[in-house]
Amino acid sequence: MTGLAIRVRLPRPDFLLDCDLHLPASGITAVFGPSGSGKTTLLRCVAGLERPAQARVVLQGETWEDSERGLRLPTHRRPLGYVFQEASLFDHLDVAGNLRFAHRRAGRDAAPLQPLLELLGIAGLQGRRPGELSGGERQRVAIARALATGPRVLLLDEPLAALDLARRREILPWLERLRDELRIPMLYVTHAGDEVARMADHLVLLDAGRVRASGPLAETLARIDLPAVPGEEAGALLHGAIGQRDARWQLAEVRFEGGALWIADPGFASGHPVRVHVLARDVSLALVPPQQSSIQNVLPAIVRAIAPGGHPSQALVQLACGPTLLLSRVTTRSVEALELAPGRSVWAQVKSAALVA
Ligand SMILES: Nc1ncnc2c1ncn2[C@@H]1O[C@H](COP(=O)(O)OP(=O)(O)OP(=O)(O)O)[C@@H](O)[C@H]1O
Repeated sequence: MTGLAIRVRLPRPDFLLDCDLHLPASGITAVFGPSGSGKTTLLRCVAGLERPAQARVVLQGETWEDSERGLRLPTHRRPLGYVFQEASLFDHLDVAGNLRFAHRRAGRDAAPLQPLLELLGIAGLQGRRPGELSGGERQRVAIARALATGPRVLLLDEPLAALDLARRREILPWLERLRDELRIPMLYVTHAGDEVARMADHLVLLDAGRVRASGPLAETLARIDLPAVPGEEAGALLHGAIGQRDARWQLAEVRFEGGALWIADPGFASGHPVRVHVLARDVSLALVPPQQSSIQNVLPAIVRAIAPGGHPSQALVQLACGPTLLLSRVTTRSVEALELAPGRSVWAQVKSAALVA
């Protein structure tokens, strides 16, 4: 079996953490949910820091824990890296010393340090002590230290939460690089919807210890049977690549499976992968292609499902543009007037689409 399988039942004062997850073998799985929903506890179970009566943790066919068979690897025998909100580096050691410490402890599993220093852009900081680093630099060193042990899973518990916006923006590209270059599962707990939209490949939604959803990011965000991700407006995420440019109007085409959209030119080369966020309220529907409209992006689509949209006057419509899903928020009056129902062909007019950055 590939990937990371986690089955755990662990009572907590207010609820039972009850998860049965099968996560991809690589890429970022964002673990999202309200405060106290069990996100940290779930990561601690993977790390072997909790003792659930019932648990099964299997990484790429290798069993780390199986309560039915009485098998349980202690934390230090689980090849994983753990990064917390606050980087807990040794203050008396410089960056190189901190990394060497982790490296030595890992023994034969250790990852070579030089590529890690380059991967995280910290080669020039090796002689500095943690007190001489910015918050963002400290977190990059903490991540490098976690990776120096040669982990086969990386657990990140709100690694950017203690940083201000500028520092967060500085570190996100490094995390994206790790996601693209390391072929290991990364479990990433966050409260920040923008981090999920930008980096995650897979999304787990936890609520009071239960898994409300677990699936590929775009597919899960476009589900209308779930409440919108807390704090976020309903919208769809498109994975695409830059196509042609219109230099005169400073526009760039984003091609995705099932269609294309024009967005403000972000300056990326053709073929550059991008993610685009399209809010449900920015998508209106028509039965014929609109003529003489200011809206540039009009996509043929098929209605897949319709759900209540929060207020009784509103509905949320899930649309398929080929294999890509979009959401549209319309009035219930429009649902009736346009006879919207699953299978109906429509034209989706996308008023605004924003690059996720
Ligand atoms: N060691 C413990 N013993 C008993 N209960 C605990 C323990 N650790 C956490 N809890 C409780 O378990 C629940 C889940 O906590 P957890 O830290 O996993 O949530 P979380 O989703 O990570 O929250 P946050 O987003 O606020 O960090 C909370 O109600 C918490 O008070």
